[in-house]
Amino acid sequence: MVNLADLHASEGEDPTTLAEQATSLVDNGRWTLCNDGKGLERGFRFKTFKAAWDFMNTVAAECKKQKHHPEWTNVYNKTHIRWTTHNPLGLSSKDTAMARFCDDAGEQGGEVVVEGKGDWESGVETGRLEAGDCCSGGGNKGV
Ligand SMILES: C[C@H](O)[C@H](O)[C@H]1CNC2=NC(N)=NC(=O)C2=N1
Repeated sequence: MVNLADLHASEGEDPTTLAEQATSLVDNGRWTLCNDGKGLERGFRFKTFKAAWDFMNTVAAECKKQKHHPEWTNVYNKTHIRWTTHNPLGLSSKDTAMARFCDDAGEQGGEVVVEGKGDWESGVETGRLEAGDCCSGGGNKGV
């Protein structure tokens, strides 16, 4: 459950509603609340680079519609997405709506589900991998 106290809601949002939406994404899904409470993040894994890229294109088209944009990275067949609102700073209902959209797009785009949360480590953010590891070694652990 996402506690109100851990959530940094964007100004103008109803924190209670937002906490409910975030709780649903975290408890019934694969999202985690960022440590600063201002964002939701999760990784997506696909069979191929093309599938990952197609997924990103689908999300990008929705971003254009919603005028809301992700912080994301891609390494080979994986995409890591963080939804946070830059202005006003914090988590907003746009973020929770886009997170939901990504869940659906991932499912429809052939997402490869790996059990457990937080196992997506491309090395882009952790810096633990070396060049090439994304497709040969640790980056695909568990697939
Ligand atoms: C004018 C335009 O709607 C804003 O600049 C949008 C664009 N996309 C955005 N995306 C995100 N994630 N946060 C924002 O505050 C934001 N602002």
